Amino acid sequence: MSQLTHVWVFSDNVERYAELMAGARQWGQQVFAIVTAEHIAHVTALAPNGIIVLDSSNDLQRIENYAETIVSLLNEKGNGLLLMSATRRCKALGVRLSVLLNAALVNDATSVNIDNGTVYAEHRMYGGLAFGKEKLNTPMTIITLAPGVMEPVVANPAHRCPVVNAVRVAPRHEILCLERRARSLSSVDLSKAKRVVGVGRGLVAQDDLAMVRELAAALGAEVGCSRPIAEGENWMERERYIGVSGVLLKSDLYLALGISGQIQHMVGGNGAKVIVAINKDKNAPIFSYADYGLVGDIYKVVPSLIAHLR
Ligand SMILES: Cc1cc2nc3c(=O)[nH]c(=O)nc-3n(C[C@H](O)[C@H](O)[C@H](O)COP(=O)(O)OP(=O)(O)OC[C@H]3O[C@@H](n4cnc5c(N)ncnc54)[C@H](O)[C@@H]3O)c2cc1C
Repeated sequence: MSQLTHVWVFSDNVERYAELMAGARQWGQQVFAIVTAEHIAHVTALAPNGIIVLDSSNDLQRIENYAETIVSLLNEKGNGLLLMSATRRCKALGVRLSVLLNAALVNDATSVNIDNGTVYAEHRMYGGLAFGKEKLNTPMTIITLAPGVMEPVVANPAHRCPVVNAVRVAPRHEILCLERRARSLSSVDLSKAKRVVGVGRGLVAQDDLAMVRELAAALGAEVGCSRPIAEGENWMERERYIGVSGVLLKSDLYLALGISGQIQHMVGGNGAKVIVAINKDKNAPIFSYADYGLVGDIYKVVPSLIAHLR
């Protein structure tokens, strides 16, 4: 049997439901989406067999608090797979659910396979140096799916399906959000960008990002970076770093500027159809991944490229 009878999907990020639904339809005969009320319309169009609505009337509610409610929902149907997006909050929820349901859990799955009713999942290990394949040996299984693994399903606004409200079960240990502050940073989803210009520690100063942004604008590309630029220097938002612990690209073009090409970065960059690297060190590992490589100083090459593209 290459499909399970029941697959449930849940995400705190509504944008991820389309990818989850693609996987759920492949791996399950009946797909039920668990959603908060504000996501009903969006998720209905992705054509699940049914929608189960969580009580989201309290703004201070964190999704971890839905664990007991979700457990009572899943226990009604018995065995199956709960597929969630690999966001920080879904992973935190997944841990609670795994304990409460005695369910095997794999985080950041890069592929899922059902063989004779048993669920197998692959995920990256050792910072992306290896893949681990896990057999999930419990009747109920939980997987958080890495972004970009599945091609999102196309929405069908005409789809209709039963919508029921979940009976709320009070959490044993409640987490309440005491304050929310808007981010001043722009939010970007590099996994959906067609072209990406990435910059690494070859950049000397934050102000020099201006020339990288100018080049990206000329190419119609989004700007990404290596992890140290986002997490060490804090020159760019964390959403913009590419790699095993960041974004996995699926772009047509990835132009990497002053990036050495360590495996942890290239796990994210490798998904691009064409990789172009500019690095002043001819032995930089990135050249072994690049389709086109240019040994040169980004401070000379980038202004020249901008001038040519204008
Ligand atoms: C568990 C774990 C997870 C990690 N996850 C990630 C991840 O998701 N993403 C990620 O990016 N990293 C990740 N890292 C870090 C990763 O191992 C590397 O340290 C990082 O990617 C290096 O970033 P970099 O290439 O910008 O810097 P460096 O390695 O310092 O490379 C800078 C490059 O710039 C070149 N250069 C310098 N000046 C110029 C110039 N003027 N013109 C042209 N080239 C120039 C140099 O030759 C060099 O190749 C992770 C590490 C660990 C241990």
